[in-house]
Amino acid sequence: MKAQLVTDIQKYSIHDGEGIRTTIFFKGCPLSCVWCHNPETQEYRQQFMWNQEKCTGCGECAAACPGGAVFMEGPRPVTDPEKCSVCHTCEEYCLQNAREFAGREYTVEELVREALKDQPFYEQSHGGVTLSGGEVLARDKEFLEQLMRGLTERGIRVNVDTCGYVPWENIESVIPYTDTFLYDIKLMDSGLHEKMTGAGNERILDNLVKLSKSGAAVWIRIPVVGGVNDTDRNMKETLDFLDAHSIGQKWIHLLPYHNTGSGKYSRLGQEYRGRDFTTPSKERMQELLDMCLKRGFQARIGG
Ligand SMILES: C[S@@+](CC[C@H](N)C(=O)[O-])C[C@H]1O[C@@H](n2cnc3c(N)ncnc32)[C@H](O)[C@@H]1O
Ligand code: SF4
Ligand code: SF4
Ligand code: SF4
Repeated sequence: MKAQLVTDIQKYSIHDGEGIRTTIFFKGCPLSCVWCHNPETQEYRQQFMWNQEKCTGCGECAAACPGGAVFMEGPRPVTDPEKCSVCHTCEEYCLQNAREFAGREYTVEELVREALKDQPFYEQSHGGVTLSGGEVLARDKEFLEQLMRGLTERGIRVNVDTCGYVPWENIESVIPYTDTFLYDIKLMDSGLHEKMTGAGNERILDNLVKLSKSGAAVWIRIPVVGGVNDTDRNMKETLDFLDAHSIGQKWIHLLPYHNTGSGKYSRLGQEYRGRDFTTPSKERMQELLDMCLKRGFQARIGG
């Protein structure tokens, strides 16, 4: 079975479900949210990242590249992705660590082995492993089932962090192995959802209703982005929807927008389109939280 690309394995994570967790970030996502703090996870292939601040312009990468994919424009190394065979030679030659490729292939066995290292912490804290990304449910189904079976058979509880924009079968097939789904509702206005994420929200909401009917444990996550979805109207429509379908009675998590991922866009050679977004104030987050609580939901600010 084909190994899958992972950008990061984050240990001691406490924001992706109960207890201490290991969060695995898979590469590839069907959406492209303008505010996404993990842009390096969006494409399904390895992606080159160059850190201008670390680069001294020494030219070692251009000299070492066997395929002639790097040339110098003055002190600036320019990399041609069409010519690059991702051989990693330039990474080794760059003494400043200014060059890297997002995404490394992992087999099921490697991921299970990595996750098992922290099993005592999971047991003490009622934690486990969270599969995130990118969009983990857009990955190879067989790989995912084997990984989740491998973890659950060893007593590790697995959470799935998803945007829900995948075929229903991809969600259905992991229900037996999933402790809790962390399920995003980003925006209720489908037109604005499409503008901000690249797709409308119909499939996401349909899948959420099906998931809830299946009896699976679901925590709702809402990234609250100032200037986009921090309105009373969006919150009311979200709560109306959840109420109408009896979803998310356990938890709603409001995640205040942050721009800590913005530097990664420039390292990927991409423009950060979220410059006008703001982090909602504490008072505004509290108002939105109060709306959830008044409607009888359990809710909190943060993951
Ligand atoms: C990177 S996503 C990966 C999982 C899945 N693709 C999703 O969107 O739910 C993990 C969580 O981070 C949130 N998130 C992404 N960018 C964010 C930002 N700039 N500020 C706050 N939360 C953000 C998402 O809304 C989601 O709840
Ligand atoms: S080897 Fe590293 S520091 Fe030197 S030019 Fe290339 S990227 Fe910059
Ligand atoms: S990864 Fe290999 S082919 Fe690509 S730029 Fe670096 S040295 Fe050249
Ligand atoms: S769905 Fe998640 S990973 Fe994909 S772009 Fe949006 S926030 Fe990022």
